[in-house]
Amino acid sequence: MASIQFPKDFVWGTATASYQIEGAYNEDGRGMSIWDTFSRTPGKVVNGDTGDVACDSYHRYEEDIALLKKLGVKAYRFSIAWPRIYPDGDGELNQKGLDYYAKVIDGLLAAGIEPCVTLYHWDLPQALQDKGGWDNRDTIRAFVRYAETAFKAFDGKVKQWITFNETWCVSFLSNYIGAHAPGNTDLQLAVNVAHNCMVAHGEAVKAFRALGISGEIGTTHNLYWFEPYTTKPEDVAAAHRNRAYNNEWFMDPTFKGQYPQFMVDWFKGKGVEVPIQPGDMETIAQPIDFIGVNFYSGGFGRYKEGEGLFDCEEVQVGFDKTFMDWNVYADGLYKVLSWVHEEYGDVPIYITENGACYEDELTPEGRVHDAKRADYFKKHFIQCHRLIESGVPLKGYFAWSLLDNFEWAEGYVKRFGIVYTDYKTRKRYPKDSYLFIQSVIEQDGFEA
Ligand SMILES: CCOCCOc1ccc(-c2cn(C[C@@H]3NC[C@@H](O)[C@H]3O)nn2)cc1
Repeated sequence: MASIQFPKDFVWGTATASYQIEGAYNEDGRGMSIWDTFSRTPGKVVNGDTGDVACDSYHRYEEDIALLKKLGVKAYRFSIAWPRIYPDGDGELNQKGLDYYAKVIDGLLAAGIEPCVTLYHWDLPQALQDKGGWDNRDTIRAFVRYAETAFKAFDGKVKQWITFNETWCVSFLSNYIGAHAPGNTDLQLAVNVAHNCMVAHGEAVKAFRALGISGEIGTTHNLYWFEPYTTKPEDVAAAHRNRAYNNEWFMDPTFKGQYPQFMVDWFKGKGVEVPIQPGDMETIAQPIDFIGVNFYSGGFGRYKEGEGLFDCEEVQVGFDKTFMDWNVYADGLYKVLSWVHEEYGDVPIYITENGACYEDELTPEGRVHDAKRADYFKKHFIQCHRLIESGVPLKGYFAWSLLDNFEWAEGYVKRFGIVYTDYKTRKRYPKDSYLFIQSVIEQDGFEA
C-alpha cells in the first residue's frame, strides 16, 4: 500500500488545447483564428513560431489516444476549435469540423477514456475579432450558438464541458498586458472582455440547461496564490489586490454574483468601469456543476507605490524556478484550493491544469529524463492528497500537458509535456514524468 493513496474514483487525466496541438490550420474548412493572425505578426511569438502544424494532432489523434490509454488516464481534456465549427465564427456550419471531433470523441470512448471538452481555449475566429471580438457583446450570441452546436452534436458522449479556459488570460493577459492574442494594451478593454466572457459563460450554461444536455458543465480559471511578504497592512492590502486580479475578479461573479467591491473601486480610481448591463450578474452566476482550477505557481508581494497595476511588487524568497521563471510553490496549491473551498463552498473542484516547463533533452535511446518535472508533479500530488484528506472536494487532476506543444507567445521553446514532441518528425517520446504518472495511476498513489 503506497503511503500516499488516492480515492479509487479520483479522476486522473491530461490536458491539451486545439491551437496548441492540432496544426492543420487551413484544412477541412477551418477558418483563421486570432492566434493564426497573432503568430504571423512579427515579434509576437518566439522564433516566429505558429500553430500551422504544431503536434499535427489533427492527423495523429489516434497516436495521442494510444498514449492516453497506455498512461491509464480516466479522462482527457481537450478543446474544440471554434473556427473549425464556424469558420467565420457565425454563419455557415462546417460539418467537417464536427466530423473531426466526433472521431476524436469516439476514439476516446472506445479506449475507455472520458472526453472533457473545453469550448473556448483562446482561438477566437478572426472574423469575429474583426467586429470587435469579446468587446462586442454580439460575440456572446455567436459563442452560445457555437456552444449549442457542440452540445447537441456530442450530447451523451461528452459528459464534462468547460465553457472557458483562463478568462484572466483571455482578458488581462491578451488585452491589457498584450502578451497574447489579439495583443491589445487597454485596461478598460480588458475589463470589458473579462465581463463579456463571463456573461458568455453564463449564457452557455443557461443554454446547456435549457437543451437538457446530459453531463456536467463548469468553467476554468487560472488561480494564483499570492501572499503578503509581511503582516504590515499596506503589504496585506497590496498582495490581496494582486491576488484578486487573478482570483476574486473571476470567482466572485461566478459564485457570488458580484465583483469584489475593493477591486471595482481600485479600477474606478484608474478611470475604468465594469460594463454591467441589467441581468448580467445573474447570468454569470448561473449554478455550475464544478469549477476547473489551473494552478501553476504563487508568490509573495509587498506594497510599492506606483509598482504595476496594484502598487504591489513581487518579493523573491528563494523558490526554485521552472523554465518559465515561475516559482515552484506546491504549498500554494493547498492554500489556493483551501481558500476556494472556504470562500465559495462545496463546489466540486477539478485541477484542470497543473504542470511545469523545463528544458528537456531527448537521448539517443529516445528517453527524456525529466526528473525536475516528475518531482514537480510529485510535490503537487502530495498537496492534492492533503486537500482531499482535509475535506476539500477535489475530484480530479489533469496534468498540463500530454504533449510538448505550442506554448503561445513562447512558441515551441517552452516544453510542458509529459511526452516529448520532436518538431521535425512529430514523433512522440514518453518522458520519465509520463512513467511516474503512469505508476501513480496504476497504484492510485505513490511512496512520498
Ligand atoms: C507580466 C508580463 O507577463 C507576460 C506573460 O504572462 C503570462 C502569464 C501566464 C501565462 C500562462 C501560461 N499558462 C500555461 C497555459 N495555460 C493554458 C494552456 O494553454 C497552457 O499553455 N498559464 N498561464 C503565460 C504568460
